[in-house]
Amino acid sequence: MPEAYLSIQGVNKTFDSFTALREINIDIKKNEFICLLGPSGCGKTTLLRIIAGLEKPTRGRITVGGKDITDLPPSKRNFGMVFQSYALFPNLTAAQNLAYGLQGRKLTKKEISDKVNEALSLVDLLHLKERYPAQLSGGQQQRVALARAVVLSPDFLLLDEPLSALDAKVRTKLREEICSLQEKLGITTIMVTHDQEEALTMADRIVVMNNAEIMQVGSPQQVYDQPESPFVADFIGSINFLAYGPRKGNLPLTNFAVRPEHIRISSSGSGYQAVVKHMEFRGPFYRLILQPIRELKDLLGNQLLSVDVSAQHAHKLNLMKFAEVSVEFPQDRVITFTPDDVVTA
Ligand SMILES: Nc1ncnc2c1ncn2[C@@H]1O[C@H](COP(=O)(O)OP(=O)(O)OP(=O)(O)O)[C@@H](O)[C@H]1O
Repeated sequence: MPEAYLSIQGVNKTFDSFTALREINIDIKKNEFICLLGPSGCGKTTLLRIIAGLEKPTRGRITVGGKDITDLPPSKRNFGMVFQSYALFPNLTAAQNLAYGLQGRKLTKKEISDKVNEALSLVDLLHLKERYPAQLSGGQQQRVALARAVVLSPDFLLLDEPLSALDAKVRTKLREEICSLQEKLGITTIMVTHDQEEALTMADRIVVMNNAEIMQVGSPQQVYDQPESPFVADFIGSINFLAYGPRKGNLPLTNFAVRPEHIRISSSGSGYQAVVKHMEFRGPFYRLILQPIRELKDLLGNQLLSVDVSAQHAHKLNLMKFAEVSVEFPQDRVITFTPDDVVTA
């Protein structure tokens, strides 16, 4: 394992008596893209602000390349930052917004202009460099903000919900653009988001947080397929929590959970039976809500199951409301938690 580039060690933060962060430890590799993911109020922004030096930790330290930066002011930490609200100067053009931060850096006018043009080209906005923020769309303004964050050749990039204010289509496009910019520049990046899809699609590793603590750190596949707690399983994607019951067939003894797309259904089979209570069309797939009957009802009681089936499969099975279906839980897709972790609905 390569040595951590950016290291967050035992960071705690309290505001008066309120604990915003508790024992945060994260080792981030050079060029890595990390997403801090969690519900509102879990401490993501506070952690990002501590990394930026905008907030002081109550305890713990931050190192970059082995150097302790915990007591350095923000101006002495070499990072670029992008906020949800773009935060561009409204009275400066796109190019001037970028040039502003370069002015204290002992560069010639030509060097500044070259750097500005280069950064604006990276986000494909060179042709709009003379526009003022008000003359740019939300997505374009955020690209200017990104260019402004990277024009200073920072050691790392901090992004605080940079896509939240944008509409769905622009958001998806900018996701790709941020990732390709990050790859091209090879810049260590930490992004705060509460959007699980954003984290899954963009991050090398996701840090899942809740209530001031880290719940799990792992690749998108790890946190999705091997969640270590019901919280992580539930926060990332949809999941069926199925309460305790006696062992039957291939269902495990302990409490278990299974994602809707991993439950298999067929029109007739020897497995458990359920009735389609509700069918929701979601474009490429249907989300079915199933009511267990007979043996499955003995096992699960009245808990409903969410199951995703491709539109093609649904048509093949001629699925409709009140249809009886056979349900299978592939063993390798069943997630079990230790009893302490289990929350029952
Ligand atoms: N300066 C402050 N003084 C007191 N409490 C604060 C301060 N800053 C943050 N908090 C509290 O710390 C907790 C974590 O806040 P933070 O902004 O880090 O959460 P977050 O996970 O980024 O949430 P969101 O997604 O809503 O921005 C919240 O309960 C917040 O009210």
